[in-house]
Amino acid sequence: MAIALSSAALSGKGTINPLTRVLHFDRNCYYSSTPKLKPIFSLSLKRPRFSSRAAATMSYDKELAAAKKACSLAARLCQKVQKALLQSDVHAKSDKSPVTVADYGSQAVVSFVLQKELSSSPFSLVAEEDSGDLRKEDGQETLQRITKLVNETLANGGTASPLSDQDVLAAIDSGKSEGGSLGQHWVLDPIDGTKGFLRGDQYAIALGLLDEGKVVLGVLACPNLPLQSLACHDQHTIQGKAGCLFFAQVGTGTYMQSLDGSEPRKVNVSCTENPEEASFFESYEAAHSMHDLTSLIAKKLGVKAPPVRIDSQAKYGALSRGDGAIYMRFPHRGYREKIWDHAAGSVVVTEAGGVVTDAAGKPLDFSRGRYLDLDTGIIVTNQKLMPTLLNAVQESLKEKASSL
Ligand SMILES: Nc1ncnc2c1ncn2[C@@H]1O[C@H](COP(=O)(O)O)[C@@H](OP(=O)(O)O)[C@H]1O
Ligand SMILES: [Mg+2]
Ligand SMILES: [Mg+2]
Ligand SMILES: [Mg+2]
Repeated sequence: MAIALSSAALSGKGTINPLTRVLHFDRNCYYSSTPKLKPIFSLSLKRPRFSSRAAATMSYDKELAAAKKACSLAARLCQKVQKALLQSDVHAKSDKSPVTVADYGSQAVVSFVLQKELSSSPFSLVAEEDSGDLRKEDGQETLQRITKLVNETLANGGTASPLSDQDVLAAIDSGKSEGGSLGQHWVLDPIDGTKGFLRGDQYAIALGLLDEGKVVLGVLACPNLPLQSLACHDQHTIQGKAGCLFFAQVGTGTYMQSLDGSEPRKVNVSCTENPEEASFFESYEAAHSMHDLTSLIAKKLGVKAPPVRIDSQAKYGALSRGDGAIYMRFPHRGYREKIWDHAAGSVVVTEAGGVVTDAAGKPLDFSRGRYLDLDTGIIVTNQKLMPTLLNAVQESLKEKASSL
């Protein structure tokens, strides 16, 4: 019901920035879309060794079902908060509290649902938020708001076990894991694209699962992403229903369904080989990625279409269904990418036939803790276009360096 209300709000006149309906883009990662034939097992979970694709791909079904449930519920919570935020007279950017409430609330819901649904397994979560500020004296009112929101969301989702403030703090803080290359770790960005969320634009609830350092499943809930393709549509005028849930499990492909529960359909990245026909996604925020550099690369490639700029890992989702063919992300010097900004998106794209690498062409390594250590930037496209893109990226980086 919360989703229905929120969808109505999104299509209602004047309640939301029209940009919401369409987009901007963001986020990358790597991965081979080839199913892993090497044994998949977890020391911590004593997962049995599998030697066939079928066995390997069957093994995360339970985790995937729990992840989809958790992200769908968290999306309802975020939609409720964004609706209230956009309907209020408060200038979005000057009032940070709604976003804080939604970030924490989403993290608590995902953490709680995963632990409840997978209660027989050890639980490790690497997540963006922690409860430090909520434990301070001036955080008490916010904490109470979050607890209320979390309990309403869980009750609407059929999970009737009211949580106390302390339960909510504990659920948030279970996201303190350091991840790593051993065993299984969930990786969560409870709201990716916070700036987009505040603007009424794109954001995503992004949840991945690492097993032995590899992303083996990913779920992206994108409440404001239109179900219709962004390709060939002016992003500011696209009409129709919004709210997409992308999910991928290693070796089984990527699927998309509506957030309110339509039949999933398999999606694939664009198969274009001609860069002139390709369109590319990048961050809406110039502070998150160097737009001058991506423009140079696009020019070198001969890309004719202007960049599609949207917030969050919704970029990975849109790319996985072929809305555009390329995603480039070049943070400014000194920025360290976090694993939760790319884990879910990377597997969603690679399972749809795409490739995600750093600017040196190396796969992203999610096994080294909370950060990704990578060369310069992240690039994403289909397998045929990748060599051409990589060339253009490396030439452009050299030109940029020599002009400094
Ligand atoms: N200076 C910077 N350079 C690159 N990424 C940054 C950044 N500052 C913040 N980010 C990350 O960019 C993410 C949003 O990406 P995008 O630009 O694709 O929407 C943010 O996620 P959160 O919104 O979860 O904090 C944050 O982790
Ligand atoms: Mg993020
Ligand atoms: Mg976030
Ligand atoms: Mg953040």
